[in-house]
Amino acid sequence: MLGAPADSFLLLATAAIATHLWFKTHEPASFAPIYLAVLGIPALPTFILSHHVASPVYAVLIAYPSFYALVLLSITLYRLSPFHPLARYPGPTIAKVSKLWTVWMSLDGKLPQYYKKLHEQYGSIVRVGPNEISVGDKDLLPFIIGAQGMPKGPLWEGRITPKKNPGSFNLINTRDLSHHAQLRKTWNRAFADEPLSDYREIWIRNVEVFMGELEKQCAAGGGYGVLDVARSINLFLFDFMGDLAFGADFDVQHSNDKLGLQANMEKALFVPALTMQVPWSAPIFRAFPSLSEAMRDFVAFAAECAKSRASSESRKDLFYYLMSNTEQIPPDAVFPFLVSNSVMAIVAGSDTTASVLCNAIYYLLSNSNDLRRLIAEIEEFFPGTRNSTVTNIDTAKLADMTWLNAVINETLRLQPPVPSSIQRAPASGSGGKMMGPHFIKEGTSVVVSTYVIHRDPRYFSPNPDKFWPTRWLNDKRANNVTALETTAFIPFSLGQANCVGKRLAIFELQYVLVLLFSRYEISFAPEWDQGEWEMGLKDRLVLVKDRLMVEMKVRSYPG
Ligand code: HEM
Repeated sequence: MLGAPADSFLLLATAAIATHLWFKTHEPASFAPIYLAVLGIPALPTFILSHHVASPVYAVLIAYPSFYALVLLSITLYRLSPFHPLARYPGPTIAKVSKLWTVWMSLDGKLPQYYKKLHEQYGSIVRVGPNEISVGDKDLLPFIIGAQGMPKGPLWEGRITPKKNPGSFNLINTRDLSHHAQLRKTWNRAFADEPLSDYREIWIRNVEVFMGELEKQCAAGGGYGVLDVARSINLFLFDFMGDLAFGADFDVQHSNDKLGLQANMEKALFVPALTMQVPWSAPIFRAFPSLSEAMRDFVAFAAECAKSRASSESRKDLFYYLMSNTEQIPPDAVFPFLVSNSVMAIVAGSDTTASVLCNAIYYLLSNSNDLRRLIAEIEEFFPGTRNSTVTNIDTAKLADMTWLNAVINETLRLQPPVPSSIQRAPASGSGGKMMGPHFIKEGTSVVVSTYVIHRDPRYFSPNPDKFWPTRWLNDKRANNVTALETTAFIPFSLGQANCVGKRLAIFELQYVLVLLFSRYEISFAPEWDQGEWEMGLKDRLVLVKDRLMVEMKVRSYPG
């Protein structure tokens, strides 16, 4: 007879620990070794056990579940042990054991709020996953996202749902620092002064459609329009980014998104927003094509637009500038590269700016004094927009509008559209990286939540949770501002991978706020519950928004 039953259990336990250590060291990226390990390793102990139980089936039923339970126990004990590289950082026990907890906490789209609570309870550095810490200390930012920062973290592996092809890399999902720096040069050229001024024509065309749509809605209501302005803004910026990216006429404004393009984008990002927390799960989801259907449809549609753009006459859009700078890309990867980057630009550039605009409108309508002050400033700077249909305003003045810019900063501070997913990790093969006095071992990662940092009373006081644009004005002492740490204000991130569209985004925000509030009297729709808005904001890679119901009336000026 082969060994005693106790021997097979001892063998099972040893195999479980060895399996855990092997996975920990090698982190297999393909499924073959995983299948082999989870099915093959318990075979020997099962064989031995089969000599001590009534039938081999019983042996399988006992040994395999015991093996899996022992692997899980081994992982759990290690993650909670003092030998784990992140052992010294506090955090909830369940988060230290499994990242699935974060997936659970992300389901309702309120991860930033959860991280904030954790930081209030545990301090500046919190362990939010078995191998991840969240950092809320502004002095550590330079070592994470600043000039001495780290490459993008593993969450980017989990965001890529459709199977990768040679050209499907884009600026935002490129983790390797030197590869990213090369691509970034192309993008920096596409957002330099000359291209930005070339994009203006595209901008004005889309602003005109947006204003026309609003006018139509007001006219239909006899001068008053009651509408979901969040939807109008989402559609407008989606149209604009499609036009900017590759001259696509998405036409979602006129057609009220008949093809569901904008809606598909939100849908498409739901799964990646969860899988990015557990990158190993992305290949599993890829095995169910229906889960990435929305993204595939959108990419296919974008590829068609890109094809017709490539064969049309040249116009100076983002496609043009990206296409003019593809020297380092292998020729057969150029087209997929252009599609991937253009799609990414639409996702990165439309929802972010739309979210800030909607939040700014919401906060202004909730704070009538702040709104009155903005209208007065617009009247001072743009008297020509009175009673007019001007859409082409003098943008040189925008930077000098102190209150407008304070409103924008305050909105970006309170509701940053990328609130919880700036993640970095030491480069592969580096062994680790110093983050100030902390050593971050390779295999662990660091997340920076802009939502947490922007509401930290050490950096923004008084009333860090309150909309108070006054904090951004120059005269801090007269305004009783006790803390305003601009180095903790990072809505566009920092360093080499900061937002390349920052200047365009700020321009869009300034422009639309000036136009909207000079042209319209806007208030919350009477029947609508304002409390819905903040509750309805969900962090799902894009900031998903509910309705923002307003009443709009064309403004009439005396005289
Ligand atoms: C208010 C609006 C916007 C905000 C708050 C915002 C915020 C951000 C943030 C925080 C990042 C860095 C993510 C990270 O470090 O992991 C980022 C990256 C990026 N953003 Fe924006 N963004 C905005 C608008 C735009 C626009 C209009 C575009 C135009 C295409 C754009 C394109 C990009 C791109 C391409 C990246 C990747 C940069 C890189 O990896 O080098 N964004 N954005």
